[in-house]
Amino acid sequence: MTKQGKFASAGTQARARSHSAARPAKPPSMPEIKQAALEVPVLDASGLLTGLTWPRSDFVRAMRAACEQWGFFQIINHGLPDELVKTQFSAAERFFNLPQEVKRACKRTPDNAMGFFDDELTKQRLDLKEAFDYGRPLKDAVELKHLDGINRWPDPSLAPTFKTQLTKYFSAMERVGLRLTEALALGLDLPSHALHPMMEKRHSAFCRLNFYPPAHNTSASVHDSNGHGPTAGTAATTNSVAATAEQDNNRDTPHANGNLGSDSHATDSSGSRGASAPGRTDEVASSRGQAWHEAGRDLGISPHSDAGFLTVLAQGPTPGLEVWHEGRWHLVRPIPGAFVVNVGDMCEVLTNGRYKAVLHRVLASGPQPRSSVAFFFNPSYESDVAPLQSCISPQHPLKYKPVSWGYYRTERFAGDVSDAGKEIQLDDYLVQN
Ligand SMILES: O=C(O)CCC(=O)C(=O)O
Ligand SMILES: [Fe+2]
Repeated sequence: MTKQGKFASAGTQARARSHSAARPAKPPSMPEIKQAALEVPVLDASGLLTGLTWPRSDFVRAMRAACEQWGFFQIINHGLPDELVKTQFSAAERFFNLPQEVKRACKRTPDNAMGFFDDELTKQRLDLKEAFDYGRPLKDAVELKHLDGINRWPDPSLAPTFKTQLTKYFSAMERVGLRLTEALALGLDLPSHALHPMMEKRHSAFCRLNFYPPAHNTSASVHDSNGHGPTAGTAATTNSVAATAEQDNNRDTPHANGNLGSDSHATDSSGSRGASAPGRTDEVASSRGQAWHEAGRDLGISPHSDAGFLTVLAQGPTPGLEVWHEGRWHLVRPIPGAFVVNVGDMCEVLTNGRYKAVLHRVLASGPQPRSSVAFFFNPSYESDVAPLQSCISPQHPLKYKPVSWGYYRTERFAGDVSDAGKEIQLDDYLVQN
């Protein structure tokens, strides 16, 4: 059996176990088995936060297989209290419902990446979303000068618990990110702490709240009181997103370099940017969403890979996230309480392409708003990320030149805020270039 084959079968076994753990009541029917085979792997991460020692070898193996085959997986039973995630979504909902001028008062700028924004470009195309970025609580003057700038918070008299809640979530996610990194190291046959120098104390993680407005103005009362999104119409939304995904599978096929074919330069950053009058998010964002849709934009985020190391994402109940795998888009099914984890560009470089930073996108064409919270677990800015010796062999020759993470992040952010031509990407670091 090849090495690849061995990992694959270990992953499949662990996956099968985790699926049966998630649905103990009845054996899977044929359609469920077919569905499971087609979807992003779901891994049982029991003990991730509470276990005293690694390895939980079945999880480590399943994670390795998922990183090699999909670059994406979901974790369930990870041990992070559900309440913490729910409170984060409620805080996000309250923030996005603030008047536009309150949000704009903490808007990010080209020299400071932290804060609110509604004008992100992904692959030179305007994303149909609002977002808020924040980083680790700053401890001293040196860190105040970090490359991503400093945190900006909304007026505390208008959002009294926002900073406290978000900081609490961030600390919890640092632990999740580090434990996943330890599992990843073990999966590469390294000691569990091998990646700590670049990922532990001086990591440059940041967290992003995403809000995707509904396509049509039907959002009047779609949020439930815990801020966890729609209380009605989710099934309809699921169907409409799934249908869109199906239609789209024959369209918008990404090129190997990660850009959309004919759409890759479809940038119109003026249309709706900065045009909205102050008001409540559900009204303003919904009408803006409608304008975007009428202009033919139905992507919350264009196809991209994440620049950093690992992303750990909580998605609300409205579907929309899709992953490019084996020639088509696959919807990442929202599972209550699960985190979606994906490999970023720096992890792909570290593993010499063995783990894939795959393209993903967000459809925003349904009648329901969508929310998600992404934790981007990134290396220290001074890291030069280079392929591990153990990932280089005659069968897998050196693929990437070393990447200075600080430089890569700075360039990627510059491309997020203005269209200066093609964004920096991994292909620029291919040894054969
Ligand atoms: O909202 C989502 O589900 C995904 C967001 C995402 O891909 C990103 O923020 O990079
Ligand atoms: Fe992403």
